[in-house]
Amino acid sequence: MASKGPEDEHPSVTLFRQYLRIRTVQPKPDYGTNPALSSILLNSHTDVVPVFKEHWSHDPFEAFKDSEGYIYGRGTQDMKCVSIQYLEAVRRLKVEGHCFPRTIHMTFVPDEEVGGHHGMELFVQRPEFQALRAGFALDEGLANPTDAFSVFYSERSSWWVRVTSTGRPGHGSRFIEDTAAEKLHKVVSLILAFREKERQRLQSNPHMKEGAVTSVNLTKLEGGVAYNVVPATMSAGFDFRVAPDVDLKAFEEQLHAWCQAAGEGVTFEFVQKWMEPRATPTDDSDPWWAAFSRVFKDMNLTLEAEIFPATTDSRFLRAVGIPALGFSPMNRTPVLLHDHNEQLHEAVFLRGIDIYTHLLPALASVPALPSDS
Ligand SMILES: CSCC[C@H](NC=O)C(=O)O
Ligand SMILES: [Zn+2]
Ligand SMILES: [Zn+2]
Repeated sequence: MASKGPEDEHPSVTLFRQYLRIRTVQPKPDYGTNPALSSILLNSHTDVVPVFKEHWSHDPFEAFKDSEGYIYGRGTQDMKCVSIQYLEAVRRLKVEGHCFPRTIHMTFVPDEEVGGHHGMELFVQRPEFQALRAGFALDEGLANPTDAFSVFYSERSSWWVRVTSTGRPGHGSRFIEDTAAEKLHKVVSLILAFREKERQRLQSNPHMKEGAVTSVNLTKLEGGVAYNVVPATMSAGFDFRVAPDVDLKAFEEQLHAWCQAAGEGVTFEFVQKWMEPRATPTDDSDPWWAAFSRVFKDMNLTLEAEIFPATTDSRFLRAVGIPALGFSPMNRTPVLLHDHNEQLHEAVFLRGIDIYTHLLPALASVPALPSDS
């Protein structure tokens, strides 16, 4: 009987036939790589952030595709697109019978959206991770609304800070001196003035990207027991994202100074504190960057190298000495991660697979480096 066309073939048969095409013929089977060289790690996280379903035009977990090809869903940008693009690019390269000097590993990790403390932070310390012998990693980036693609070589450090103010309590009808609220207000004003200064610094320089300045937002206010009771304690929570060129020790001193300026009994504690900012080289003398950026030149695509404004699992990889670039191949796409109606056009998604199909051979063929021995 004649073979059926691929469209009505059972997917298991298609998979079997793809496997048959890989030339694993002894004595030189094509599953061989050069295991002496460090590997390429393709990382993605599997968790996504919560949704406010009532603000979505389609069910965020239905993966609805509209008539123009826009796919709606939580994770379309952050970062289920990348997980599937890695798999599809590797599948395509395998079907075409390619093999490269360096091994390619893919990791699909949990917990990134809540800090990676039970995910990548632990994993990089495990013998199973060390056994991967990763020499270079790709992880998530952000969409870019223009024609260009963004790539991230560093990140800002997350500092989540709780400022607690203590003062004199009493009846809500009185002019009480030295209240917790007055002093908290002072700290909040000082920190928001700093925020405004950084905002202006970013706004006044059209060449500057968000990740290059320090941001802060007041994200929590806690305290109070009753409308007519002046509370003895009040607190404010801040989400700082500290730019990688900031002296972290000096910045911590600044936090002390702000609290001190507000008066007696004002202290702070860290809820989240990253102290190891790193940058992956982006000069053409670096072999990983040279291989990565060459692909974009060859494909005639524009690349914009930036500092990631938030945090990703890349920071744990960089901190253990693995150069990592954050890259999610989405140009002409608004940045919608964590937003309502997160979406990605299917053409952009498919183009991303093409890009990885060029990137992976380039990265997995970087010749032996001093760090490989
Ligand atoms: C510092 S842990 C928080 C991690 C989180 N990552 C993605 O959004 C972020 O807020 O950047
Ligand atoms: Zn993410
Ligand atoms: Zn996220």
